[in-house]
Amino acid sequence: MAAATSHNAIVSTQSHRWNGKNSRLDRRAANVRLVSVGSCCPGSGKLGLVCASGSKSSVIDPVHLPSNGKGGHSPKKSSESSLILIRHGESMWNEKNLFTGCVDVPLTPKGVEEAIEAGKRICNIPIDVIFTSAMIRSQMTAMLAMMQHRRKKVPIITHKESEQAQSWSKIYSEDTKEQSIPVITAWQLNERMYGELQGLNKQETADRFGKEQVHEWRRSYDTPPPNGESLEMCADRAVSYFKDQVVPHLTAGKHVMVAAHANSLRSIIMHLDKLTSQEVISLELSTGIPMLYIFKEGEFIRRGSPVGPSEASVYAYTRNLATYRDTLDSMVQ
Ligand SMILES: O=C(O)[C@@H](CO)OP(=O)(O)O
Repeated sequence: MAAATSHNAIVSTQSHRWNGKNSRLDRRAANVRLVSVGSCCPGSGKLGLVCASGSKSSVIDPVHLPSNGKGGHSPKKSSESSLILIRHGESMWNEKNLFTGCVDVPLTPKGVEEAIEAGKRICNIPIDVIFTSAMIRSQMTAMLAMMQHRRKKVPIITHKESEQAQSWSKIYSEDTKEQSIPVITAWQLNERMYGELQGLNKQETADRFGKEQVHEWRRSYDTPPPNGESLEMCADRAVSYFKDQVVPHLTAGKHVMVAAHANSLRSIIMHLDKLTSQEVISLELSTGIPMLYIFKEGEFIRRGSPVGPSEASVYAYTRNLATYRDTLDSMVQ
């Protein structure tokens, strides 16, 4: 079996890259103004920043958050938006160690817990639109995570599969729409199709075909499993979709969450972090760990993973994210 490195492996892949050939990104990351906060969720780490109503091009919630009454200052607008990527929580076939691919399997109770924990980690990050794959495990994860969000907007799946579906799911109140977050589902974000490995036990497959062969099927960039998709083939649809459908929202100043799968997200992260086909081999994503990027001036700046509410370590917010969080703090007072 492939060495199952943790999410931290991403960090080491990434920091190696940032310290190396992509020094331009290094400087960009260093230029982002950091505001340290002690923990993530309600009531913690007030930063004393004044909030006001937002705008579509700012990290402040674009749906007119009320003023906190501390004065009439407006935050400086910036063209910064946040992108959260999250792999679904543990599925019932992850638990059984079966190749899953495009088989539509739900979360386990542990996966549900992971999604809720992920939601706590991102409960202070603005989210205007959510993309999920067409599969239940990513949709469950997105919905469970959003139940924890402090803004308490309601994530609503948009149904555009037919005119009737579109008209029957219409909302007839602008106020209610304002308090909703559209959830767009797309098959292009589905897990890589694992072909004839789907449903097979990973350990038994390694015993039968050899560890190296199975590792190549699972982690190489361009070797597809028998009658399945390689990562390259998966990237063709997932990264194209990301560029065509997700990036325009970020460019418009919207804050986006993408809930998807190990390999569809590996291909997107490969694109965002400009990883080579060699580097992507060691990129492993744990279930239910959200990853944050800031999109600014056309560049993606990796911010790592927000800490959970009970973790003591310090997480660096951008100034705009800290302002948004401060606004949420003021709303619950
Ligand atoms: O079975 C799968 O679909 C994937 C993700 O769980 O497995 P792997 O780690 O082999 O890419």
